[in-house]
Amino acid sequence: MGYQNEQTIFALSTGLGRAAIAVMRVSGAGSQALLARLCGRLPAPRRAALRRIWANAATQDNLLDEALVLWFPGPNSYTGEDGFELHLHAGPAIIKAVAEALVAGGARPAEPGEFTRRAFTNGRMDLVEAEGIADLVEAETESQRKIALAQSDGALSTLYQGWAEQLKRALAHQEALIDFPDEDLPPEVEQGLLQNIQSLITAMQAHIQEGARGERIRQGVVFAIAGPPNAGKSSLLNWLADRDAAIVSPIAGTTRDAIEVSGSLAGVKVTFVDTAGMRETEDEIEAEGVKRALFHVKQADCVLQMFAADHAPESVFAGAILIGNKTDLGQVPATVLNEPVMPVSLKTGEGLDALRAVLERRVEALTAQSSFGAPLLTRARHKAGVQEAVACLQAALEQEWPEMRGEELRLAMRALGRVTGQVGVEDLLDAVFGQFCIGK
Ligand SMILES: Nc1nc2c(ncn2[C@@H]2O[C@H](COP(=O)(O)OP(=O)(O)OP(=O)(O)O)[C@@H](O)[C@H]2O)c(=O)[nH]1
Ligand SMILES: [K+]
Ligand SMILES: [Mg+2]
Repeated sequence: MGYQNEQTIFALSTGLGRAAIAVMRVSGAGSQALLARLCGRLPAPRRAALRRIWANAATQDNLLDEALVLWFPGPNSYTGEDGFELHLHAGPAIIKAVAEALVAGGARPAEPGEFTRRAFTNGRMDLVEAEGIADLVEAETESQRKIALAQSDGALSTLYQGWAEQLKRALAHQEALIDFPDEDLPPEVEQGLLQNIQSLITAMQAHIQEGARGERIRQGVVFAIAGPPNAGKSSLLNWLADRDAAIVSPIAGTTRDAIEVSGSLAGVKVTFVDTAGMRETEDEIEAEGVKRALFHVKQADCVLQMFAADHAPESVFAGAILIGNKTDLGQVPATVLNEPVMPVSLKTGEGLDALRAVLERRVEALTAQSSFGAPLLTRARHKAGVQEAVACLQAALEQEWPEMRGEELRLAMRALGRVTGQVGVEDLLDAVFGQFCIGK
């Protein structure tokens, strides 16, 4: 049975701004009475019906709108509680008047993510699925949409629950070893147990390693554009952004603050960071810019290392894509320190299509799904939980005492349980659901 929160909440679930329809969403114990108060007779569950919406239908006082009404009795609703939706005409005055009628009927405005939080509380989804829904609402690119949909649909949760199941079985074996220490349990039992723990560790470590790809898909692949002053870094940023995002000038040291532009490449969200030209400088502000440039080079998933024509760099950043600019002014070397160079001219456009293709391939390589197609972790929170589980399992393998090993297995289960929200997550919930938009 669904648990009904005494506080009935409401929120506009569609965006503000000009639109034809606005969906007002309501959930909580008072939903049925509130819907009756606004429109009189309730429609059949989950069937859209056209109704007049009144401030108070009983007295037919103050007609607010005529709207499609959907009645969702719990527990088979999004939140697990009784709830309803009003598909209103989207005029701001209508929305305001209906909100006032809802408050007069005893409801209150929802907090960000409160509907989904109630769905979690009622066991309609676990924490990982709830995060998937938050990501789905935010998704801007194809790859973000796909990874969020798989996660909200339970693919990642199934993986974590499967591990928790295996740990439970390992724990049962462990307890058998404790309960019957001197009995004739064949030695294979203990060996099998240790092997199971080891293979779980291997699977979890692979998941953590692969996880960088999932985090990149969710947050975007970050390219830092770096190189000496006047290489044409800001010119490149503007071409990638297709607008004048950064100031371009013949004065060396033009760019100081890092300038970020986001877009999509190969269906993946990408962010390009233009940085200050790197050189020794007496200018305090420029020096700060150079410091920031180095920071972004370190943080980036890939560095676009630029230089102008024959000013080839003396060192190459690890994994960087080398770009030799200004081919209109002179020859660009084919390689620098054995690394291939992309020859381009931001002025004439030469080589830019080829450069875009190289960037797309790099994005694909940085986000490609694992060969075995397992769901990817998408958040530092998941990573921390799985890392903790791995640490406990490694400790379990090192324990001589069976009782101590059992305790480590239990701690590993707990760590996974915190990821999916099965155990002790009260302290986490505000952080998780606070990231949602209101009305979800
Ligand atoms: N001839 C020629 N000039 C270019 C080319 N690309 C950029 N420039 C010019 O080079 C100068 C410097 O370009 P920027 O894009 O400001 O260079 P930057 O690397 O951002 O420079 P800083 O911000 O000072 O580090 C500008 O005058 C550009 O117009 C090119 O391919 N050919
Ligand atoms: K410049
Ligand atoms: Mg610049």
